[in-house]
Amino acid sequence: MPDAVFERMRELERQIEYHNDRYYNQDDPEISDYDYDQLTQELRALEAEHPQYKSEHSPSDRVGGVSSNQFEKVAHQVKMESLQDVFSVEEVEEFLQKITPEGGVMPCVVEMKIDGLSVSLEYRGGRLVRGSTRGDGLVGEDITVNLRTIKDIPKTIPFQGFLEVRGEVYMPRASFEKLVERQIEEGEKPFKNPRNAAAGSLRQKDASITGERGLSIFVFNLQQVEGKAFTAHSETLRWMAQQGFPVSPDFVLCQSAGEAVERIREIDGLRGKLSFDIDGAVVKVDDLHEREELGSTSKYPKWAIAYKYPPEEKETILREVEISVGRTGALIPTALFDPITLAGTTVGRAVLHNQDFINEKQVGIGDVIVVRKAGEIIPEVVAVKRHCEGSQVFQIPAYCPSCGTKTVQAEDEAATRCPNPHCPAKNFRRLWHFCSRDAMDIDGLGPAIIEALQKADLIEDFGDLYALTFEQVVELEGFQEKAAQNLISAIEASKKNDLPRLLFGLGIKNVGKRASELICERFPTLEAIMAASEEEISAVDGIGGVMAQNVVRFFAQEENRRVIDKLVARGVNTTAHKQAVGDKLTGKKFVVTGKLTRFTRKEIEELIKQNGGKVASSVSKATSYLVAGEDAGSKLEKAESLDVPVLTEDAFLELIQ
Ligand SMILES: NC(=O)c1ccc[n+]([C@@H]2O[C@H](COP(=O)([O-])OP(=O)(O)OC[C@H]3O[C@@H](n4cnc5c(N)ncnc54)[C@H](O)[C@@H]3O)[C@@H](O)[C@H]2O)c1
Ligand SMILES: [Zn+2]
Repeated sequence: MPDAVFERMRELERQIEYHNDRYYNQDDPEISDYDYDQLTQELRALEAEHPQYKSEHSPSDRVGGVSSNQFEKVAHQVKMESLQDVFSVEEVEEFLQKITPEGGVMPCVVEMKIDGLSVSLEYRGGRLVRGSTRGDGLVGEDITVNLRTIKDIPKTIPFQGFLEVRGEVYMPRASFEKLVERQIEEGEKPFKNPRNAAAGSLRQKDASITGERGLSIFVFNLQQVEGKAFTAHSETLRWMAQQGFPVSPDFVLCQSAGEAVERIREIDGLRGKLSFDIDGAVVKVDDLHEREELGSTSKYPKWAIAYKYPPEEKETILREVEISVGRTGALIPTALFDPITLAGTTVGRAVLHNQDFINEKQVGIGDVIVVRKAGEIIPEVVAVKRHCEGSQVFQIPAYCPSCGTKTVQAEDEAATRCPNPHCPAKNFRRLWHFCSRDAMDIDGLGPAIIEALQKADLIEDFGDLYALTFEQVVELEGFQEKAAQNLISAIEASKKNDLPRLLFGLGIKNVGKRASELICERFPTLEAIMAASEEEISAVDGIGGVMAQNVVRFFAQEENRRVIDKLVARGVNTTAHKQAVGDKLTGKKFVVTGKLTRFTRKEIEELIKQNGGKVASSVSKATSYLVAGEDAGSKLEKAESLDVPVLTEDAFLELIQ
C-alpha cells in the first residue's frame, strides 16, 4: 500500500510539472484550472498524510513558471508569491478564525481575484524604469518594452522615490472576444481564456503585437516604497490610486469573517456583469504589521487566502455542426447543441476549431457532450460524455461549403482552408472587415447588405464597392431610394478616409489599428508601404519582424495588388493626412543625454522619430549615435567605450538637413 501511495505522489508531481509547463511557459494549458486544482489538492493531501514521501522539490512548494531565455532575467527584491487557494467559504472562515486573536478583530480586505498574469512595476524619479513577470517568484523576465504598450500603466507618477508595485495584467472581455474572433477567422489556434491570452500577448518578442491586444492592469500590492510608512493595505491601495494606478477594483475592508464571506458572495453575483474575468476572491489581512508577523511559507503568504469559484459545466446533445469560412479561407466548424444555461446566460453553440480538436475529443453528431464556459465567456466543448449509437467522428468537408473548391490542409497548421481566391464566403468576411468601424467605417454596409450585393453579383472584392451605382443598389430587394442614396454617399465619403483606415481595412494578418497608424506615420503613401522592404518596415518604432513580414507578403500577392489597383483607379485616398518629415534617420538608433540648448528632450525625440529613427534610453552596441549635450555623464563614457559615435546638437541637425 505505501508503495502505491509513493507511486501516486510521483505520478501527481510529474503531471503537475507537465501542466505547469503548458500553462506558465507555453500559455497553452491542456486541462482546465479546476482539473489542475484537483491534482494539486490530491498531492497536498497525500503530502500532509505521508510527509516522509514528500519530494524535496515538490511543486506544492514552488511558485509555477520559469523565466525563458527570450527575455533578460530580473531578480525580484521582494518575492512574488502565489496564494493558497480554497474552494469553500467555510475554509475562508476557518482561515480568518485561526489568525484572529481571542475576542479581538482582524480587519481584512476582500478583493476580486483578477484572472491575468502577475507583473512587477518599478519606478524611480517618477518614471517607470522596469517591469517584469513573476517567473518562479524569485527570478522573472524583463518585459518593460511590452508593458510600456499598455495604456493603463502610468509611465510617470508624482512620487519621486523608488517604488515597486505588483499588479495583474489582464485582457478585458471585449478585447478577448475580438482577439479570439480574429484568431478563428485567420485559422489560428485561439487562446483558451483571457488569462492565457494576456500571458501570451505580454510575452511577445514583438512588442507591437502586445500593443494591439488591448491589455489592461489592476495594481493590487505595494511591494516596496522609499521613505514612506504605511500601516494598512487599504491605505496603500488608496495611495497607489492617487499616484494614477488603476487599483484592485471595488475592494472592501471587512471587520469580520461574516462580512468577508458576504462580500465573496456579492462578488460571485457580480461576475457575469464585469468587463473583465475573475477566477475568485482574495482575502488579505489589512494591518501591515500583522502581515509581517504572520509571514510566509515557501510559496504563499500566511496573511492571505484565495477563494476560487467552481466552474460551470453542463451536458447537452450535439445536434449539428455548422461550417463557416473565415477571412483567410479557414473552414470553421461550430457545434450547435440543445441550449443550456451557463454562468447566467443561454448558450447553444461552441466553436470546434479544427479537425484535430474534433478527433481528439471524438465528437460526433447526436453525442452527449459536456460544455463549459471557459473564463466565463466563450463556451467550449470539454468532452464527449456518451456517444450516440452509431455516431461517427465528425469530418470537416473536403469541399468548401461556399464555392465547392477542394479544401487543403497545410502540413504546419491545423486549419482546413478553401484555397479559392474568389471564394464568396472568404470575400464576404473581407468585405465586412473592410467596411467595419475601425477600418473604412462605411455606414449602412453591414453583413446583410454585403451578402445581397454579392448575391446580385455586384461586388466580389472591396475594390468593387467603389464602382457601385445608385441604379444598381436601388434595384436590390428591400432598398428604398433614400437608403440606396445614403449607401452610395457613405461609400463615396469613405474615399477620403485617412490612410491608416485603409491599411487596416485590407485585413493583413496581425496588423491592427495601432500598427496601421505607426506604419503610415513612417510611410505616408500606400505606394511607399508597398515598396518598403521587410527591414524598412520593421525599423519603424513599434513594428516587429513578424508584422513586417506579413505586410510584405500581403502586397506580394497578385490578387491583393489587383484589388488595390481598383481602389486607386476609383479614387480612394492612399495618402496619410499626417506626414512624416523625412527618412534620413531610418534604421538608426539614438540615445540622447546631457543638457540640450537647442531643443527640449521631447522635441529632439520627436525630430528623430519624424525622420524615421528610433530613440532608446540606454547606450548599447546597437546604438547608432549618442547625442550629447552639456554635462553628459555615464552614457557618454559608455558610448566612448563602445565606440558609438557622439554628436553635438549641431552635428545632429546637419544629419537631418
Ligand atoms: N490548467 C492548467 O493546466 C494549469 C496549470 C498551472 C496552473 N493553473 C492555474 O493557476 C493556478 C496557480 O497559479 P498561481 O500560482 O499563479 O496562483 P493563482 O493564480 O491561483 O493565485 C495567485 C495569483 O493571483 C493573482 N491575483 C489576481 N488578483 C489578485 C489580487 N486582487 N490580489 C492578489 N493576487 C491577485 C496574483 O497575480 C497571484 O500571482 C492554479 O490554481 C490553476 O488555477 C492551471
Ligand atoms: Zn470557398
